[in-house]
Amino acid sequence: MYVAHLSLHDFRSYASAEVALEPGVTAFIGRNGQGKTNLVEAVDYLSRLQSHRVATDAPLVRSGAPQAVVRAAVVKDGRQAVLEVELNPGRANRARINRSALPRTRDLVGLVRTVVFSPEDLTLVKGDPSDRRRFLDDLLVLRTPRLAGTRADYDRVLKQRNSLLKTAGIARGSAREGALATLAVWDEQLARHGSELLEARLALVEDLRPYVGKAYETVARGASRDDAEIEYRSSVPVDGPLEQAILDELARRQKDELDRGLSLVGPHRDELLLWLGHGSDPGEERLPVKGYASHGESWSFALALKLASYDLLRSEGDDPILILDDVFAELDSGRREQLAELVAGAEQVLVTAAVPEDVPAALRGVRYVVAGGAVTRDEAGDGEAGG
Ligand SMILES: Nc1ncnc2c1ncn2[C@@H]1O[C@H](COP(=O)(O)OP(=O)(O)OP(=O)(O)O)[C@@H](O)[C@H]1O
Repeated sequence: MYVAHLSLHDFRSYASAEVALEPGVTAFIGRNGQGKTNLVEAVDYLSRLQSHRVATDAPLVRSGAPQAVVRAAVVKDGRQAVLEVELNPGRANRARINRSALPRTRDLVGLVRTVVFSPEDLTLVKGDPSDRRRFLDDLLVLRTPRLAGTRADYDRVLKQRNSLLKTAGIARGSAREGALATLAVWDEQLARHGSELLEARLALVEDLRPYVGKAYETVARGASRDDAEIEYRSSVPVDGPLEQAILDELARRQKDELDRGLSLVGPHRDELLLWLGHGSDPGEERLPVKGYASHGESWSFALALKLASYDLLRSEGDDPILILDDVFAELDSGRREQLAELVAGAEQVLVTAAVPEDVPAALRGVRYVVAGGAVTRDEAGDGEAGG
């Protein structure tokens, strides 16, 4: 899959931008704050209808403008379709394919698949459990787009249930009884959507595991594939029917939940554990990455998680679009060349960098200079804007 043309209207810093793209490598070069990331963010937004940088749509709309439009001509198996999304902060977004409106904006999710490498990836290893849950759920949705609905339903139920727990916790007498009866309805919904999400996450971690080991072996010199392990730790037992397991645990912890006014059971409390393994010596104890890994090992693990996502998606469908956003400046030269070689064969790679020298030789391709709101093809390939 590749994007053949990208059009932006009032997206981020761009009043308007038209960029012709090709399969293979395209690098966007420009000084800080010129709008390089904004371009690749637009492509990434189309894949999940979410940015990898912000949680809401408002910052994606050009300051002062009422709405933004991202349009891309996407080629898959030799056939082209024009995908479009209109971002309307505070109101419903709209999506179109070949100019026909889709009944639900969500139906656009997963038609473009991207894997983004960015300096923020380090939070996958060093950040909170919620960063790793988001990583899993973003990948789930690209793998199985209908799960975007399950994820949204689960978040909605969780929010409502939390607010009910707060009220029920302080209510007395018949008000409390009424709140508890309503709580039972939310428990069922939480268990239904939660078990679907949990089942999909468990399957994903199982499928991702071998790819993580292999990717870590490639990016961390001298490491073996047994050095990096991932493990899903659930807040409920996962060896039986999951919906019932969530209901049972909710019943067991109801007093706790009412005292704290918070949902304490369900996939929003689960963890993706990252382990530095025992390598070739099974007798050696494994260590959690967070708190124990060196800076280099942490980077290698983060890269391995992203590379593994790419390999998994690729094994199940066509090549996702790879986005390498400002990532080379963060890496030492050995790792830089290694990553470049690993991704050089992908169907489409979009790279951003401040200076041309940051783009490894293995990723020679088309270059654009991004400066002062203009995106100009650089025919000379020297990082200076050409004609
Ligand atoms: N909603 C918005 N409206 C107007 N301008 C915006 C909006 N969002 C971001 N910008 C501007 O876009 C610019 C940032 O662009 P971008 O993140 O693409 O930079 P970059 O070229 O990738 O830089 P760096 O190399 O520092 O990462 C900033 O100048 C910022 O003020």
